[in-house]
Amino acid sequence: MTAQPILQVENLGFAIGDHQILADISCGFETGAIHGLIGPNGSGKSTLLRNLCRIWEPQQGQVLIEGRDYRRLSRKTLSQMVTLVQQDTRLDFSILVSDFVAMGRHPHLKRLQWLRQRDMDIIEQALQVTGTTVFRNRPINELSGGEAQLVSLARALATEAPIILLDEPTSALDIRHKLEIMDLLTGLRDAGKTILISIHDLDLARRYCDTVTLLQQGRIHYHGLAAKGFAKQRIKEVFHVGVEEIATEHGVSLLFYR
Ligand SMILES: Nc1ncnc2c1ncn2[C@@H]1O[C@H](COP(=O)(O)OP(=O)(O)OP(=O)(O)O)[C@@H](O)[C@H]1O
Repeated sequence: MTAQPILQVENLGFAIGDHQILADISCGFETGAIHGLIGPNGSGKSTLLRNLCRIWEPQQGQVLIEGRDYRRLSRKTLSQMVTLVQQDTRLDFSILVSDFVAMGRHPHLKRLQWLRQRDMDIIEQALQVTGTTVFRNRPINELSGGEAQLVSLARALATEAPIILLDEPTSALDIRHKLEIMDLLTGLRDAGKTILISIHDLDLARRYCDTVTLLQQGRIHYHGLAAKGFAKQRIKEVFHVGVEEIATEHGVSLLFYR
């Protein structure tokens, strides 16, 4: 990990109407790591991710990408730098999977420019690594929730953005696909990508994330190394459940109880 975070959040505050959803968010995300974003329902994880890619803009504070305020970057440049895999992958319109994944190349094309051979190779690669090549000629609306999640990840990979934000990308996946996605993210991390993933499965997060940011009612409760973030007392304070750690041959697993 490098000293200068590729993604830095300074005193971020965000409200919708008079509902203050995020307040005093300050944290940095270093390159080449998987950063977990954890917190109870409604704690602000999706809202923060949306603020980090400028779908929504904070009213207070700023977001710096490679040290530059992201408001100073063009939308095109920002889309080349940051991509978001949204939680809800359903679309209001029908589009073929291959065309949907190809949308990931738009930030790299000029207006009305056709896909080049290099773009098509990248799309092919994104379909392959996510195991979604078999769906390429199907309308995305006809896929299951889990299949659509994988296709959304393929679109994100096609952007080649160095920062990948994922909003609960494993929520609709069966356990085998969950592990495959987390292994895929590990490979991307090892290749130098910065990954910020909101995730409810604390056990999976404990196993795969390098750092963790714990949100509670729109504020940061903890931001730092994952091992400390999953301390029993901390989980109890944030989620109001007890937790035990058990050592397995694959590392530490968490066991929850009320
Ligand atoms: N479009 C919106 N309009 C008004 N309030 C919203 C909107 N989106 C989110 N909120 C509110 O912001 C708060 C945080 O929501 P958010 O979806 O960011 O939480 P989350 O941590 O991602 O939750 P979950 O784990 O359930 O997905 C909630 O109180 C929610 O009701």
